[in-house]
Amino acid sequence: MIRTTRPPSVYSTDSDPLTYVMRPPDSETDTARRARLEGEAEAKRVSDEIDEQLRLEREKLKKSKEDVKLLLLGQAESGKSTLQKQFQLMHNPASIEQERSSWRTVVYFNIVRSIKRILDTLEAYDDIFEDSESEGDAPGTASESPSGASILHSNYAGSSQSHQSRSGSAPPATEAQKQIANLRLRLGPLVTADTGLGDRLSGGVTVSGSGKGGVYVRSGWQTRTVLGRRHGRASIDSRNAEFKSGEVIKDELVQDVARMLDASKDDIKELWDHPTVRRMIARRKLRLEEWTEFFLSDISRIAEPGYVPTVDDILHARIQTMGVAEHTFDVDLHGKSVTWHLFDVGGARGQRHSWIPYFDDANAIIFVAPISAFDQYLEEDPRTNRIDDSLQLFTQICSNPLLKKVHLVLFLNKTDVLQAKLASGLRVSKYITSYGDRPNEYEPVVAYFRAHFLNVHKKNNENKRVLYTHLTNVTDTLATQSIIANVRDSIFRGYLKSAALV
Ligand SMILES: Nc1nc2c(ncn2[C@@H]2O[C@H](COP(=O)(O)OP(=O)(O)OP(=O)(O)O)[C@@H](O)[C@H]2O)c(=O)[nH]1
Ligand SMILES: [Mg+2]
Repeated sequence: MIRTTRPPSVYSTDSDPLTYVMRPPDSETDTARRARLEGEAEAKRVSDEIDEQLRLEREKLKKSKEDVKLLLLGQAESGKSTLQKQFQLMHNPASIEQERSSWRTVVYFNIVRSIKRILDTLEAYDDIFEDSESEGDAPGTASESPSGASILHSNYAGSSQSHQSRSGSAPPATEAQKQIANLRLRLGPLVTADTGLGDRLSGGVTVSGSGKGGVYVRSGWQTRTVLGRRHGRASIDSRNAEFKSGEVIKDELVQDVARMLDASKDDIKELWDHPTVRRMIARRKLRLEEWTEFFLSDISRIAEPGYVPTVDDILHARIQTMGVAEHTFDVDLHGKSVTWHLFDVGGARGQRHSWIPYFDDANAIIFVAPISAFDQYLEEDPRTNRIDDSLQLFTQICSNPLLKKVHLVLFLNKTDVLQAKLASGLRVSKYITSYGDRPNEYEPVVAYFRAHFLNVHKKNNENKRVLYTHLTNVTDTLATQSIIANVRDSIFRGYLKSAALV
């Protein structure tokens, strides 16, 4: 029997048998009763807190199931991170704005490395190059790529920077040689900053088996180059921008490079415009990446004291992604906010193993294939033509059982670079022998490559899924943003169907 004089427990009602069993002794003093009630109240508070935490966890799990998970896949240098920046620019422009100053180190690094590359190549030619020299990248044998499982018939051109062996004694130094030797001397201190800048960006981490000399950064690398950060993070939440604007890099090395760039901008211009360099570029003895041209031809602006990268500079800056970087955005869907997780992966061969854990619950993939790369070979395996590698990688993605239901989008990227290469007279059939005598023009070249990708998809499409294809230049903000809007809507349609919301 329950005595009505006893204060009720905070836990339950009088009729609860457990309460009855656990009732306090009849002889309970006032002090003991107060202590017991306080203890019970505290226990209830802790219990309620746990219940609330469990409820929030359940809600988070339920909500994360409703989130859209989009993977950006493709070989190194295909344009995945650049595409990610376009998503960021579209869905949270403020976060790009806040990262601007941290990109200065990358731009400086790109410039210093490009100058080093030019000077090293010139040196390999004793700083002299006559127009009569034969084209150096002519393939050795007109056979298939020696890498084995080739999809295209491609030629092996070997190292793009093949050293030209000179027979006999060196000719007397020409005026041009003297000019270049002087530039080399004056640009020496700037060039030596290459390693230091690379270390700043990578945090001293070097990656083996993923190409030679590449500088890789993990997600959140910007924190290393911006003052005022106490710790790094594994992912960047673009909804809550990470970086305080105005937190200018105070790194001494970066400041030194800024001063050296300002002092040597005329030398850099002279080197970039030098007839020997121009001739070597035209004759493809000196092959430079897209960003070299972009930054060196605008060196006066970038070398200005107080330079802060523009959005266009950020889109052209090059730094290799290590592992998988997650970026989060909130996107509005019929008035409801849906969280998008964008996974930007490292594309070099040594990085690809890190993609697999993300395949399980991915909703969509944008596969980025640079179709301008028909004359290029993998940095990590100079025997493999880059278009061939893209096709092989695309085959693996299309045929992967974990990805059977994933919404698949293909970006045939770097169309602007392809156009420029064809306009300069570069022949596709020289590198892709199966191209035969088709016209060396933009439309037929694109149609040829597109047909190969579509064929790979068709051969690996048991589920009859649609492949959405776009021709892109992801450094072109206006065009890319309209494509992103299109892709986003088609992903949403699939998402709504699978979530049974319509
Ligand atoms: N001109 C031009 N440049 C591009 C295009 N797409 C990417 N780039 C440039 O190519 C370089 C490499 O692009 P990233 O986005 O870093 O390549 P990625 O696929 O992320 O490479 P990894 O991180 O190594 O896997 C950058 O300098 C970009 O600015 C394009 O369509 N046109
Ligand atoms: Mg990247």
